[in-house]
Amino acid sequence: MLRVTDLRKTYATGDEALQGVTMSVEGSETVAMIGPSGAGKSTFIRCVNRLTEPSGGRVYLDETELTGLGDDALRSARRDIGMIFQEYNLVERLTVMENVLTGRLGYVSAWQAFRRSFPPEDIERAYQILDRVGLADMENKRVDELSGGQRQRVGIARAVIQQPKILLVDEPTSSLDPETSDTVMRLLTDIAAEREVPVLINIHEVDLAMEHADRIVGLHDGELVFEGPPSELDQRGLDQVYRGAAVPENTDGEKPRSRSDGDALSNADRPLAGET
Ligand SMILES: Nc1ncnc2c1ncn2[C@@H]1O[C@H](COP(=O)(O)OP(=O)(O)OP(=O)(O)O)[C@@H](O)[C@H]1O
Repeated sequence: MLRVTDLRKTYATGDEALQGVTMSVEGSETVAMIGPSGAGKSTFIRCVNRLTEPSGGRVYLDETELTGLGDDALRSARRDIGMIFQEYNLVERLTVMENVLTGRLGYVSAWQAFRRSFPPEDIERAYQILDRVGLADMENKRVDELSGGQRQRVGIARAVIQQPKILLVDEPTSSLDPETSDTVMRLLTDIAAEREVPVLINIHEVDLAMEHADRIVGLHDGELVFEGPPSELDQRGLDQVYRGAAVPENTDGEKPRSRSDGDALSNADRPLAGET
């Protein structure tokens, strides 16, 4: 279980990217974090694993307070956090198998890591996961020969082989076409559910969030302004998230639009119709 209390981040520039966010992700739920550009979504994920140092607040992964850890303990705790990135963050000149096995680097000795020598059970597990993500028989391909969707499958496999306690996913579909995005999201949430790993996903596309997440949290200007199941994210909730608007109760009820409606919700950062 991930538990975050009063998380704050003020950058050296004075930007208050997070202004006291409290939330949790537990069980095997998938939580989608939505919000306009600059709302603080990436900062939140980076503060959780402390790639960015929070200015205040606490982050717990199960019983461990990540915000209280020194360097060595943090390195070890990060083995429990699987990261999946927008730009895949793969090693281009290495093979699919080699990239997946980098997910096990935190578990082998420095010498084994240097020699990229992994125990047979890791290799066996890598084959099984590659099969599960639809990349069976592609283990010897270099990742620079793969499509975007295939690369993201490698990214998923690399995170899953860590046997993490949580998956943190930052804009997994931004570089993918709509159909591949949908497939990748389904794969990600299915695998996480099978393995009973909770997932926190930053995502721009509201329609994908609504289709695949169990719960949605909305950030606006570094504050959590919406939290609820997809069925509760109506136009009023979208206005709160994307415009920071306090909308009167009686204006809700309009159904959020989907990709197929033309003015796609994946462009929800843009002002909504009628807004100047
Ligand atoms: N390294 C940094 N130094 C200074 N300010 C930063 C830094 N990274 C982000 N910010 C600022 O913090 C705020 C939140 O940015 P962040 O990237 O977390 O938002 P986001 O919701 O992930 O946006 P996007 O969807 O465009 O990725 C923005 O005002 C941004 O300009």
